[in-house]
Amino acid sequence: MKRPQLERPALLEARGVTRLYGPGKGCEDIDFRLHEGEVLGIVGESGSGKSTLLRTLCGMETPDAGRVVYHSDVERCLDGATDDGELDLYAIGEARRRALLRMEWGLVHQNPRDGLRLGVSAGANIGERLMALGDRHYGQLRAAGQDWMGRVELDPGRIDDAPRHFSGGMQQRLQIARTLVTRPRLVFMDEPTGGLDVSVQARLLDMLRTLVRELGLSVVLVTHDLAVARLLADRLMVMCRGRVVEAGLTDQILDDPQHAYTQLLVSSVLTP
Ligand SMILES: Nc1ncnc2c1ncn2[C@@H]1O[C@H](COP(=O)(O)OP(=O)(O)OP(=O)(O)O)[C@@H](O)[C@H]1O
Repeated sequence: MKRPQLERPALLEARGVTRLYGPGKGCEDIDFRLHEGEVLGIVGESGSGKSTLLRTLCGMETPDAGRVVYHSDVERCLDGATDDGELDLYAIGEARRRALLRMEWGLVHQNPRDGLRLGVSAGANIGERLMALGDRHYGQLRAAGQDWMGRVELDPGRIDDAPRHFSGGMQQRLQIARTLVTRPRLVFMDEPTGGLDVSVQARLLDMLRTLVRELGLSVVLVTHDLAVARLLADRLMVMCRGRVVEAGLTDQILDDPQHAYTQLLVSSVLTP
């Protein structure tokens, strides 16, 4: 029997998620709900557990305790989901988790080399994700490749070039195109502008913000950069030694931080 919908269902939920490598190393007892169309930023200094949490949320690292629950699209609903599409990420098998990543999710790595095949053409990098969903029409795949190169401000005339000949910023744009071409319902981003020159970062960030708004993306974003969080995230979770010390609306947290650690984090950014 379906439950009455008293509130908008969450797209992704963490319930007591814990993955620890040692005391304070990893993430501990994390709870949150991400709704459709929301960008949740996970911030904190290096080593606070952001990437561990992200890996646990996207099926790459089994938690020691707790559950990650995803509300699957009932249209494309995968085996293992309940009637209303609820999937317990680590109760389904590895094959189904992979299918989820292919069909409903997208992942943007900090290093584009982790998300691209550098030796095959830019067009093939984009088309490949569509082919994995069953698209076989060469003309359509190529048209989608050109369209997406344009959307991420890459020259579509370079569709046959291999990304190994692209700059770091261009590779990151291509990785974003490859991820978004399948219109994922949920996107995980790990420091998407990290490791790039400041001016390249600014342009990329601007483009990402436009895409997030235009496509109404639901995103879990890990960043240590509060300026990135300010521009992209609707809500923030602040992590310190594996735990969430403060959570709330982005502007509230950055303009009026309550926890001493958040105050330090914010002031260290604001103080030149
Ligand atoms: N596979 C692992 N084995 C052992 N310890 C690990 C492993 N992965 C992470 N850690 C440790 O867990 C802690 C949290 O690391 P994590 O990478 O999640 O932090 P982070 O906030 O993402 O930091 P950064 O921004 O530097 O990537 C660190 O102390 C790290 O050394």
